Parts: sequence; C-alpha cells; structure tokens
Amino acid sequence: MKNPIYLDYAATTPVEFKVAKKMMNYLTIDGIFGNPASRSHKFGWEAEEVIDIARNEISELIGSDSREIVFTSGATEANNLAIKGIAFFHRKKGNHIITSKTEHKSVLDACRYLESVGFSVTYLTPKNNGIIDLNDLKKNINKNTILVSIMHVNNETGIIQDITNISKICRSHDIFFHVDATQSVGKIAINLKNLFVDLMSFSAHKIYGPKGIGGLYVRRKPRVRLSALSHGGGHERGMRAGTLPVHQIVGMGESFKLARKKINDDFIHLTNLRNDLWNGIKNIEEVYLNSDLKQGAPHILNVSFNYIEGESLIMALKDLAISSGSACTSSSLEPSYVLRALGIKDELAHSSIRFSIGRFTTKEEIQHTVKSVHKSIHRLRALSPLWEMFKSGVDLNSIEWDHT
Ligand SMILES: Cc1ncc(COP(=O)(O)O)c(C=O)c1O
Repeated sequence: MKNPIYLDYAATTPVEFKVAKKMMNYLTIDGIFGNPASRSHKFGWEAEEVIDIARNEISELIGSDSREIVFTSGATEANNLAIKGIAFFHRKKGNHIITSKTEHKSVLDACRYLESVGFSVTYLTPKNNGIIDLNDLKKNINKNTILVSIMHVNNETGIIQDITNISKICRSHDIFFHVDATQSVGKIAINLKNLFVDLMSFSAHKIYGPKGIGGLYVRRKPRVRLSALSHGGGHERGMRAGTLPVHQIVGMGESFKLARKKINDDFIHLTNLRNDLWNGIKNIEEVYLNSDLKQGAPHILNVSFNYIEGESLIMALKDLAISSGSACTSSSLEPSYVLRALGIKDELAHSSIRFSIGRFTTKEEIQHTVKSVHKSIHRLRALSPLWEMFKSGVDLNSIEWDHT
C-alpha cells in the first residue's frame, strides 16, 4: 500500500501507463513530432492525422461530432472561452448571464470579470440538497439573458445537476447553455446528442490523461458562435489560436478511449468503494454527509466531523492525501463557499473533508482509511475542549465568546 494513500482524484488523477507510453511516440525525432498546422509536408500531415483520431475518441465518449471539439489548456481555459466568448460575441443581444454560487472558481471568476466590464450576472443559490431549483432558474431569465452556465458534477460534493431539464429551459428561451463537465466526463455517461447543451468544458487530467490539455465542445447545429480569447494563426477554426500540443492531445484521446471502455466498471468500482468508506465512518458521532450517495457522482465523498477543524484533521491524517474544501481554494482559510451556499453552517463547513477515489483505489486502502479516520477523530476529540463541553451537555450556541 502506498503511503500516503492517494484519495484526491477529484484534484487530479495519475496518467494511465498506456497513455503515458503512447505519448512518448509523439515527441522525439523517431516519432511523430510535426506541427499539425504545417500543410506542406508529411510531418505536418501525420500530426494532423493523429489529432483527428484523438478528436474522434473524445467525441465518441461525449456523443459529439469531432468538428465540435476545440482544444484548450484545460477546463479553466475552456470555461473562460465559453463564458467570455459568448458574452463578447453576443453582447448586442443582451448582457445578462446566469450561473450558480457553487460553480468552480474558473466560472465564478470569469463571471466576476464580466461584471467589471459591464455585464450583469445572477448567481443562483441551490436548494439545501445542492440542486438548482428549475423554477428559480426560469424566474431569473429576462430579455437580456444570453447565457446560463451550470456545472454537471460539483467538484467538492459530487452533487449532480439536472442538465437535461436545464438544457430544455435554455433552448426554449433561446439562451446558450454552457456546462462545466470537468468532474463528470468519463465518470457518468453523457450523450450530447440527447441534450440541448451548446458548450461543454472538460479536462484530460481528471480522467487519467495528462495535465495541461482539455477542451470545449462548441455545438455546430444550431451553430454557436463565440469570440476568441487568443488571436493568431486561426487554429481551432479561429476559436483558439496556438500550436496544438500533439503529444498531450494524443494522451487525452487515449485516456478518453479508455474511459469509454471502462466507464461501467469504473462506476461500479467507485460506487462500491465510496459506499464502503461511508459505511465505515458513518457511525462516528457527529459526522455529517455533504454528498448524495444515491444521486451524486461515485468518486466524491464529502463529510463534516463536528467539533474538529478540517485542517487539523488533515494534519492528523498524514497517511491520507485528502483535501478540505477544493484543491484550488484550500490555501484560503475561509470555509468552503460551496458548502456555505448549501446552507451548511460555518463550523461544519470548516470541519469538512473531501475524499475522492479513483480507478486505482483499492478495498484495502479504503479499509485502512476507515481505521485511520476513527483513530484520528478519537484522538483529536479527546484533546478538544469544545467536544468535552458538547459531551457534558453544554449548548455551545448559548455561549458568548470573548473575542478581545
Ligand atoms: C469542476 C471543475 N471545473 C474546472 C476545473 C479546472 O480544470 P483544469 O485543471 O483542467 O483547469 C476543475 C479542476 O479542479 C474542476 O473540478
């Protein structure tokens, strides 16, 4: 067993050996290293051919046409391209965007930026179960609304949004719908042919592909037009300039191909392990589930241990690689904005831990994790005056703390 045990697959995944091995063939002089934009020789043609193969593999997994894929450096860039690209291209039509308070920072920060240049953004508060209220969405649509951006699977809780019905609402109002599917692609089946989704972001490193490569699906029928954020060279049909990183794209194509083959087995494996983990820790006193076992994604389990600081628990659990809040925001000591938006009180948001499991997680690792969590919680609570007060029946809410 590795030490520490890696339980942070929602932050990133290791590259599959098969993927890494394949990427090696697209870098060196004895491989296919050409620039796919070189139209005048074999090196360029070969590179373009493998890019096309990768585009097809990616499309197969999500049910798109290969001409609908725009390569980006990852989902952060794809989210920026979708949101700012639509906003700037269609600003004459309207200046209002709808998103939710539980989106990834790359969506929220892109929206904040648009507010600073004159757009108006509505941030929907989900219901306490984390799901967007469809009536609330409808109520907030106005004649200036041009875009709705709602994620598929939340990266902190694993909560799944009803993108089917959101896509219908958007289409019936003639509004573009963007989905950040970074945490769902390859984990739960998506078929864009059956959805009215106009734009969808994804990233290779969340599904056993390399970091630094991702993509944006941009619908062709009806055609979605957006402004580019980078200019030069006219790559990716004018939507994203820059030489394509062939080895990264080949790696991404291979990881998507593997995901398609393994999606059902992965789903069962992840669901079983996530349930084992929860069943192993749910009897700990004052433990709260912030995920949904029935309707959530299978790889994320977010729990709060009352009367324990998430950060001190992480320090105590040195044998586990886990995160409190999301990886991107855990450098701040603010409690998770996602959990707060679900109405979870600050103390519980502060005491939350995200376990995220993956293809390489084993039953033994989960058994070890359960034991380790029990031991650390017991030890930390034995040292906690708050826990002692709680156990002796003191109502902690009635105490007036002296903050001087
Ligand atoms: C939901 C979600 N969106 C976007 C991103 C950003 O992805 P990338 O690392 O590819 O930029 C992440 C990564 O943490 C994510 O979980």
